[in-house]
This record gives sequence, structure tokens and C-alpha cells, in this order.
Amino acid sequence: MTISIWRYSHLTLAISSALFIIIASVTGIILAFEPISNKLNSYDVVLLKDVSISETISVLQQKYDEVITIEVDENDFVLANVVLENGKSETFYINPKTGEKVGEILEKQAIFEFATTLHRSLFLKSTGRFIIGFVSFLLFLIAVTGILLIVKRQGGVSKFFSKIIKEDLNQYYHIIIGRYALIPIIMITITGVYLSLEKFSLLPKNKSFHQSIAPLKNAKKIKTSDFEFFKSTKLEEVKKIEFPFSTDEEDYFFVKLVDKEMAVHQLTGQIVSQKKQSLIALGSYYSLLLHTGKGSILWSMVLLLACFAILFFIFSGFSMTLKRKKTTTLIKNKFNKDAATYIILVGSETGSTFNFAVAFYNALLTAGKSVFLSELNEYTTYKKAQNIIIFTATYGEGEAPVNANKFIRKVNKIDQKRVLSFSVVGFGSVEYEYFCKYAILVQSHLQIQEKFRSVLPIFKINNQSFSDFNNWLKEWSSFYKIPLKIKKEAFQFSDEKKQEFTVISKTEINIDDTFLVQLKSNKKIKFESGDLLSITPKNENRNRLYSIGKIDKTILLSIKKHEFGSCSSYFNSLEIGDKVVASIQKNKEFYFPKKTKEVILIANGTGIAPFLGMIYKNKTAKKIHLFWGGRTKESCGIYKEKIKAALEDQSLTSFYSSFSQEQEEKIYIQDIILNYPKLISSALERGSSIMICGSLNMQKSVLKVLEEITKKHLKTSLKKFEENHQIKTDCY
Ligand SMILES: Cc1cc2nc3c(=O)[nH]c(=O)nc-3n(C[C@H](O)[C@H](O)[C@H](O)COP(=O)(O)O)c2cc1C
Repeated sequence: MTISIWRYSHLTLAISSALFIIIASVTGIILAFEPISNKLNSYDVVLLKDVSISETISVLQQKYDEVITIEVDENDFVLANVVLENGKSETFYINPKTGEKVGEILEKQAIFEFATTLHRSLFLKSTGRFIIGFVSFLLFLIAVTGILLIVKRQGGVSKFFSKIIKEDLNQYYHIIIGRYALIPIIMITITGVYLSLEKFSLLPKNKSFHQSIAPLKNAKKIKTSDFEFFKSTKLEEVKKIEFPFSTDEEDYFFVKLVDKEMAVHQLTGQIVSQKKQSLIALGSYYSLLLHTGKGSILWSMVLLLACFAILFFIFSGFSMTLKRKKTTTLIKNKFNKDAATYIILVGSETGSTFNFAVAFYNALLTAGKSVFLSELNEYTTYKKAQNIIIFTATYGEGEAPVNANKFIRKVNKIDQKRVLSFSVVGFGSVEYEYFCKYAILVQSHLQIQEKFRSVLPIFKINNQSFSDFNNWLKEWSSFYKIPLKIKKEAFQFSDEKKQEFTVISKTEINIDDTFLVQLKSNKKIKFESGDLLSITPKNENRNRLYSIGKIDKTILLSIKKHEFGSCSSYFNSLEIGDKVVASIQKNKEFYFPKKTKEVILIANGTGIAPFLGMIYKNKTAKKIHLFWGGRTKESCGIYKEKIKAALEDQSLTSFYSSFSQEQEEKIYIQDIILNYPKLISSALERGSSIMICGSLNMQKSVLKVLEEITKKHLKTSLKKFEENHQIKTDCY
């Protein structure tokens, strides 16, 4: 069964019961404090496993005129109902070793009274109890489908606790917390349902009864505290002891243990009859303990955390759903399916592939083409179409996303009138075993169709990488001879939030009109070196992006002031203490690689900024080699101190620079790289990464040089390492 069926069930159940689950969880949180606050009264003065029934009876009979009952509650507090000298009966907590009173009966606090009624019956008596019982059952189903989703996502039961690939923060913690909270949640729900069934008398009737035991002949009358059964039974096993009502021999001691009940002869101490607790009654007893946490601070804490977890699941689950909805409702076609010559079909589960498809759709429209965008499952006949472009993600274990699972069946069934040129772009993640498998499947199915003609090889995009996408776009544009350009800004990044930052330092502008600015966020935010700061200058609606270097939780930007650049001029006009409003765009594909031991960083000009942050963070003795190209030695001035310090504390292994204008003949950074073929080729061979940041021209020339090196020294094209995601670029 596909992952989406489980997801839909999980979601539908959650939506239908969310309100009641929220009420039950909030009241559950309050009620979890009741056993904790009770237990803190410390009336459990001795360990009950060290006290026998006989000891307690003996001290009580010495101290009081008459004993009516002894009870042991869930907190292991011992309650005695006794008749005092004044003839009045009283119930209070006692020390079972001495018989002394240790405290008054605990009254239920008003807040717990209120929360209990709301939790149990919503103040609606039987109707409310029924609703809560039913919701408890729904929550059980939600938890079970949640477990199935995790198993599916992780690729099997054995991988339930293995590493989770971080795609989205809400999704990540939904699973991380889910893995630990689902078991207590299942226990809460099963016991909740059980208690409701018991309340409505829907459990099988208790059929056990007292069975008489033939008394021993010639049994002697002995002192109560000498009864063998009372001497050998510890209080920890006892729930309640009822003393004989009169001195009549037919009146017995009734002793209720956890698993049985017995009648004990009041003179001889012999067990006269016995009744075993039925499984149903035992179930009720343990359900109550497990559901309420009574008697255990530790379990109450687990229940408390589980209630918080449920509230978090509701919040994160709904925000994931809203995000998905937002991205999948972007389709607003200008042309209908039979009027368009270009058809874009999308396979997406969480919506990010739609961002790429919509950007491509808009670019084609801008180029004057008639385009129609739809989901893969909506595949049908297209009267005028000549080209079909398929963007699809992969889910589960190499399966189709939810809106693409009918596509292959439809392709085999639906007959197109015209021949369609097609290209497939797979969106996936190399962290999964079956990278872009569904896209590969689509490609191979279309290839064997008579009416489909493959024009470009399948193209795979890792982790929604914009630079991968751009490379595909270049290939596609040059094949179709349609110059398409898509800027990163064209994407609707839903998690972008505007924040306020304060300028904490700024260098003087250098000979190349470049300067460094350091910003501190006024709120706690998460970002990494390589992320982008997005800022929209006043009176403009197009944003600018700057690569971030992260230094001690602050943002380091390297900015080149352009003569008429409003944004760079704005930054240059800032003074320490000034406020800046901007947002952070995640740029995961340009993060410093965690796994490799050696990394080569290549930049020119202001492209050095993210690398300064990455080097600063390198405290794990990874080898980092930095190549940097500028115009003159003076250009390096603003970075010099940072590079020197990094070389000294060995967070940077080596530094290579080129200055294009320091000598007659221009020397660029690619010329320097060419002198270190061994460093480059052996790093690539060992699986290390090369990161490039700076101008697009520099990127082009550097890639050319790298290609030369790999061809000569590794006898292979650079493409192999690009496909292996060892080359990361962020150029503009
Ligand atoms: C549960 C789950 C399973 C995935 N399985 C695969 C997989 O088998 N192969 C793969 O290449 N990518 C896999 N991915 C990655 C997605 O295909 C990738 O993140 C894609 O860009 C998501 O696109 P969408 O947001 O449009 O659904 C998986 C992602 C998730 C969350």
C-alpha cells in the first residue's frame, strides 16, 4: 500500500478529532500533576514490602478501640478507618509500622476536579463520555497510522530508529518526537478506550465467585496477629482489609489483594473462601494506573510529556498540511490543455517540485509560449501539444508521489494523436537508497511508447538544488533554442520570514569598493554559512541575495558597492547600531559538507564571505584549502586578519591567492588552481567536495580548469563528480 493512503488516513483522523484531542491533552497535562502533587505529600513513610498485615493489625488494635478497615491506595499510602476513644470513627493516613496518624485524607483540588470532568465527559455526562471514548479510539488509530508512516518512510521496521533525513523542520520533529511518544500515546489510548468500555458496561461480565475452602478440623482459636496468612502477606500486595462486623464466627475478615479476594476466619485465621480477580477486573485496575499515572511520579511525567507531544503533533501536522496546500494550489493556467503546445506535468508529495514547475511555466509564458501545467495523475490527451516536460519527486522506497501514482497506468491506456517530445526531471535526494527512482521509471515507460520521443536524457536534481535545476534549464534551453532564465528569487520560499537585524561592525570600503558588514539578529534564529540574506531595498519590489558567513551566531556579509546599486549603497550608508530588515533563505545545497575530511573552497571577490564562516566553524581539524582571487593585494586587506588567524589556529590548512592586476599579465584564480592538479585530483578521488562561490564567469573558468585536471589526472570527466554532488556552486 502506498504511503499516501496512510498519510490521508492519518490526516483525516487528525482533522476529525483535533478539537477533542486538544481538550483531552490540555486537561491531561493538568491531570498529570495530580498524582505528582499527591505523591509529594510523602505519606508513604515506610516501604510496604517490609510490613506484614499482621504487624499493622497488631499496632492498630493496641492503639484504637476498634479497627473497621485498612486500605492501601495507589500512592502506597495506608489509610485506616478506626473507632477512637470518644466512640467516633475516623479515617486518616497512618504509619503502618506504628499505627500513628501521619495525615488527613487528601481532598481533590478544585482544578483537578474540573479537569477530570472535562477530560472524562466534557461536562456532557454520558454523551461526553462516549465522545471522549470514541476520540480515544481515533487517537489510537492516528498513532498506529503514524507508526506505519514512520516505518514506510524509514524503509522498514528495522530502520525505525535510524537517522532521519531532515527535509522540513516540522516534519523532522514530528517524526523524531513521534518515534518516542507513540508508544505511551498508544498505551494512553488503549487504556482510555478500556475505561470507557467499562463505564458503559461493554466489557464481558465478571464471572468469578468465591469458592469455599474446607476448614481444617480441630483448628484452634489464635490471636489475630498470629494468623499465618496475615504474617506471610506484606502490605504491598493489599488493596483493602475489611474487619469482621461482629464477633459472630460467621463474620470474616475480607482481604482484597491485587489479584484475589479472600475471606479469613476471625478466630482461627484460616482462609474460608477465595475469589480470583478476573482478567477483566485486572485490566481495569492496570488501565486506571496506566491512564492516570496514579502512584508513580515517573509514569505521570511520561504521560505529561506525551500530552505535550500530542499538542505538538497537531500543530506541526497542520502546518505541514497548510504548507503542502499552499504550494499545490499554485496552478492558474492561462491556456487550456488543448490549446497549449508545452505541457508541464508534476509529481509532488509535499509541494516543493511545484515551485520549480511554476517558475519554469512562468519563464515559458514570458518567452511567448503557450503552456499548460498540471499534475501527473491528471494526464490526458492534448490536442496541440508538441512537448511534454515532467517534473517528479520520488517517495517511500522509490515510489510515486501521491499525485502521480496513476500516471503510468494512464500513459499505457491513453492514446495521443500527436507525437510528443518529452524530457523528465527527477527531484529526489541522494540520501535515499533509490535516488529519483520514480522519475527513472517514468522515463523508461515513456521511452517505449510509440507517441513519445525522448529529446534529452533524464536529469536528476538533488535536495531541490537550484544550481542543479539551473544546469538542466541550460540544457533544455539550448536544445529548444529558447533562452530561458529563472532567478532564485522567482521561487516562493514559504519559510522566509522578515526579521530585524542590528549592524554590529562594518569595515571601511576598500580599493575595489568592497566592505564587510556584520549583523546580529534581534531574535534567536537558525542559519548556516552558505544561507542567503534576502533584502528588498525601499521603494523596490525585487529582493537581493547575499551569501552569509556565520561567525559566532552573527551574519558576515561581503558587499561590493555598485555605483548605482541601491542595495549596496544602502548597506554602505549603515552605521553601527542601525537596524536592517531582511530575511534568511535556506540554501542547503551550499552547506559545508559534514562527512568529508577535506574540502577545497574556491572564490573570487565577495564570494569569500560564506567560506570565512565555514572556516571559522572548522574546529574538527578538517583540511580546508582556500583559493581566492582578487584584483590587487590591497583587495585582500579586509579579509587578511581573518585568514591569518585561521591559518594560525589551523582551521584553514592552506591559502592560495591570485591578484589579476598586480602584474602585466592577468592571473586569475583558475590559473593558480591549474598549478595544483594533485591536490584537486586526489581530493576528488577520495570523495571530497569542491565549493565555488563568486562570479559566474569565474565559475565557468574554474569548472573548465577542473575538467582539464580530472581528465588528465583521473582519466574521467568532471561530470562524474558533479553527478556525485562533490561540486557545489553558488555563483551569481
Ligand atoms: C518519506 C520520504 C521518502 C523519500 N524517498 C525518496 C526516494 O526513495 N528517492 C529519492 O530520490 N528521494 C526521496 N525522497 C526525497 C524527495 O523526493 C525530495 O525531497 C523531493 O524534492 C520532494 O519533492 P516534493 O516536495 O515536491 O514532494 C523522499 C522524501 C521523503 C520525505
